[in-house]
Amino acid sequence: MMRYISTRGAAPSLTFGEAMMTGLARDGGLYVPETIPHISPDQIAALVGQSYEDIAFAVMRPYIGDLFTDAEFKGLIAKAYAGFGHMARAPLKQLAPNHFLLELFHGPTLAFKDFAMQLIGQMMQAALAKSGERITIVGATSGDTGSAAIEAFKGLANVDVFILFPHGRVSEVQRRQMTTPDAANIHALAIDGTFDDAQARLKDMFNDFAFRDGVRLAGVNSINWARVLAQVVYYFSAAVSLGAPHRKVSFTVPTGNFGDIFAGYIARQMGLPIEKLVIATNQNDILHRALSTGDYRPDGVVPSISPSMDIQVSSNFERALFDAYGRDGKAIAALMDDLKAGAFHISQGALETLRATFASGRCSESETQDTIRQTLNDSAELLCPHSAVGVYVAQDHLGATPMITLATAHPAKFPDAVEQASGLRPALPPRMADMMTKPERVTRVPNDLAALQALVRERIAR
Ligand SMILES: Cc1ncc(COP(=O)(O)O)c(C=O)c1O
Ligand SMILES: N[C@@H](CCOP(=O)(O)O)C(=O)O
Repeated sequence: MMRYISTRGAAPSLTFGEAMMTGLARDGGLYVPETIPHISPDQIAALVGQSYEDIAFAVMRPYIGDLFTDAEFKGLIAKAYAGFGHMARAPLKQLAPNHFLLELFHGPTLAFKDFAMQLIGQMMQAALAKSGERITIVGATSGDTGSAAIEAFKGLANVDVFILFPHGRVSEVQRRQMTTPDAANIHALAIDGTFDDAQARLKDMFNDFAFRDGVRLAGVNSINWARVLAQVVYYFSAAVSLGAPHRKVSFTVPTGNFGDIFAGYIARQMGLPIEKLVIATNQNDILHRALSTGDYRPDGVVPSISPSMDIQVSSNFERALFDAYGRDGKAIAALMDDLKAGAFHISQGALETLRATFASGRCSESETQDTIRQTLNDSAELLCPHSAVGVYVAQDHLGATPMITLATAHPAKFPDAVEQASGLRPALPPRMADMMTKPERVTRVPNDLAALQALVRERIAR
């Protein structure tokens, strides 16, 4: 049965169910599968014409061990995607002769996060129903993970959800998605700091074992392997609809915390014929700089019009480094120690390994705006700023292989930026219209571990 090991090599290996409920490994690392299951070309060919749900079952089944029976798992997948506003779940649109857009924003909160979060919500509820446990979820968000988590877990009796978002650095729609739900188990916390601060405090909470065990802490960020796994599926659904396994495809992925593109890497490792995975960054371009120079050096987050990607400490890059360093946990632990002191340098061998799979590019603020305008003119497609970063960077990597750019959020989540670029103000779906006038519930919190822990303890004791 599949086991999960830590990228830092010093935590116990776990089953899928344990890894899903555990979050961060106890050595500070991230869980990854001990081996990556292979899907043969014949098995990929058999996915052609299947529903998104059937592809999801085929792709994820080898990873989940005996946590659920096949019938249970199929049922959870069906429930997870039933609320999506598009029959195809992740439809493909053609932008240019060899350039396609994978629309990942038809879920309940209008961003790609729903693909994983809706499924994790179902899986965690089913696992908790079996174990009878109660958990505390703490999440860090630059805007989209938080709303997706709140949507997936609101109102549940055995789960408290605390979401840390950077005060003043998310769009109004994103903020209201997190602050207007009135379920008592939801706690929106606006932290004085950046997303990187929020994610660092979250990892601090996991690394404080007394706190972690005391509140039964669980994570729904891409720290959690189950998040990454659910995102592998749409790489398969998109590639088979463009001719895989007989034709290769490439993907460009707007990137911040490296979770989404790492899911593409897993699809490639499983055998999906992916030529290149292109990392598209906004002006917070640490991943583009790291791949270009080998130097991974956070230099402070600069707010942008694609705020969900305003990240400089990209959590899942650790998972890619783990493979690039031949799965040497000690080497990764040493790099992460260097990072605490300011920066790390990627060895030449590891850099070459990464460059064999990944390419990268950067998109400035004005290039993002121009791309929104230009894509509307050329293809009648209104992009969100994150998707525009992807489309801009993809244009430098177009060739004979079909390119699929991930459209990660609906433009209506960022109406001001989109209107400024295009002159069009995208409307929220009618089901969300009242959100902009509902009262907000939010607590302003300092960037301070002890204060955050005290708040969590006090709220769950109520
Ligand atoms: C809309 C949007 N696009 C892109 C990203 C970047 O994805 P990742 O952090 O998985 O690299 C995010 C945040 O995760 C996002 O919310
Ligand atoms: N962009 C994300 C940042 C958190 O990423 P995650 O994939 O680790 O949850 C967000 O919208 O919150």
